[in-house]
Amino acid sequence: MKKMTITAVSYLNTKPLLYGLLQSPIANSIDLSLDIPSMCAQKLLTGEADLGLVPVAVIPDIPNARIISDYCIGTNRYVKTVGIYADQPIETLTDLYLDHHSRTSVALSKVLLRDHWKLSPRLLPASDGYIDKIGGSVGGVVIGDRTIGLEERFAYFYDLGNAWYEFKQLPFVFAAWVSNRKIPDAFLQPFNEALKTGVEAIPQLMYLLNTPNDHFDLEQYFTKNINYELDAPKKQALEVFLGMLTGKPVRHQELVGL
Ligand SMILES: C=C(O[C@@H]1C=C(C(=O)O)C=C[C@H]1O)C(=O)O
Repeated sequence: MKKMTITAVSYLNTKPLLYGLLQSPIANSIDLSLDIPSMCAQKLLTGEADLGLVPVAVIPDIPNARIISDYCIGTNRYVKTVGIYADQPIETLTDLYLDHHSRTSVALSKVLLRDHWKLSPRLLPASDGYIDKIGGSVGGVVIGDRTIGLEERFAYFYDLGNAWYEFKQLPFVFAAWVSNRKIPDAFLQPFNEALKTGVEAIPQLMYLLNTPNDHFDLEQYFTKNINYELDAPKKQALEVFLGMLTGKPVRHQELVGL
């Protein structure tokens, strides 16, 4: 049987999901690659991957995209690893770099700037090394593992999970498992089961993974900051967010193809 080609986010927060997948009965039926989120989206769009953990902001751009799992990369409020970093308060920023790894957080930043903070700094495209250009009146959106330790480097950090919560009183979904083709139920069922097993194995994972630095509490990150269940409040958040991006109502039922 042809293997299922899967692209998943290469960051720390995906490890519990990967741990479950790699130990599951379907592990040998998977051809896995780890990529930065913007590349995960690209691989699904071009057909290089059959399914992927992709930034939710790209779902409206991928024809026939469907969410195929009850697990995601989400947060109930403080995500910790997605934010705006700056030397000065956000109100005083003239320019803001937008992380090229990201699709969702870039879109979320634009929504929050326009409708929550009501600010309009100049938005700059980022490339490798851009974090070193943050300073003075120039801020930057940064996501993923590159954020670890940045709180000590910059005076201001605006957690985008928390900013969205203050704006909408909802949790948030950054990435979801998406496919744009028919995946057999015989694969999907054990796939979902594997993700569940991985999330339940977080206490054991603590024995296998290094804590990135002394100030980073990995277990708290996996259990309090990141929230993996695509539950009803997160589905509602997804409807609201994608509705704001597309300018028309989005129903979760349509996203899962029911
Ligand atoms: C929570 C995070 O969310 C990530 C943010 C993404 C985006 O902004 O497009 C995509 C995938 C997620 O893994 C993180 O980067 O730490």
